[in-house]
Amino acid sequence: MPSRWMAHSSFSSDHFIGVDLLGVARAILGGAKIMSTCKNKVLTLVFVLRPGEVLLGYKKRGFAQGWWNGFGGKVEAGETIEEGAKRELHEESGLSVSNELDHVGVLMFEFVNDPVLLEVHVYRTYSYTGTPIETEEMKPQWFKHQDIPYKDMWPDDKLWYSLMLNGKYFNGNFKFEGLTNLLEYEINEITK
Ligand SMILES: Nc1[nH]c(=O)nc2c1ncn2[C@H]1C[C@H](O)[C@@H](COP(=O)(O)OP(=O)(O)OP(=O)(O)O)O1
Repeated sequence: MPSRWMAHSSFSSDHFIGVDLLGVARAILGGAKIMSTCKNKVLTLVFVLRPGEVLLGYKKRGFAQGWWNGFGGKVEAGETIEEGAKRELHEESGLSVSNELDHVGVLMFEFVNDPVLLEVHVYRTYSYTGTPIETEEMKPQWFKHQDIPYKDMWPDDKLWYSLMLNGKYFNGNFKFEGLTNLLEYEINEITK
């Protein structure tokens, strides 16, 4: 059954660090029906797993071009966050998921001098059909956990991937200056 999670967007950049993201994430992971107020840009990030390995995509164009990441993008009007996650996964990797994705985290990204916050919903799954294919946007490749190329990824990834890979639930706040300078952050593991 599709999840009814919708974007939670009540954060303001004035209260970025210290906002009760922990409570929000607990509510979301607990299945609360939180509706968007459309202040944040809501994005998805999906990790497809097989034992000891994770599928990443090399971003060929657009935002964060040249870096490896999970699959995802903007949630479109009229779809739940999970529906958006599955759609982006399929568009970018060719893989399909019919079961529910495991929603493991919510990450908030603030950029200096940019009023828009990115609200990234992180999912993982071991259950998929199809074979990864290269698309216009991403070139997929399986990585053993110890070989994940953190130097060619978002600077925050090395801080929370181990939680995601180990099936923990977490949330995080990150403040960037540009795309490469991570000024401050907090990450919380949460109990479901
Ligand atoms: N700091 C960060 N660390 C990270 O690991 N992933 C991040 C990130 N900031 C954004 N992302 C992810 C979320 C999402 O999966 C992706 C951005 O999506 P896209 O580049 O696809 O965005 P677009 O605005 O181009 O969306 P679409 O046009 O819908 O594909 O990057």
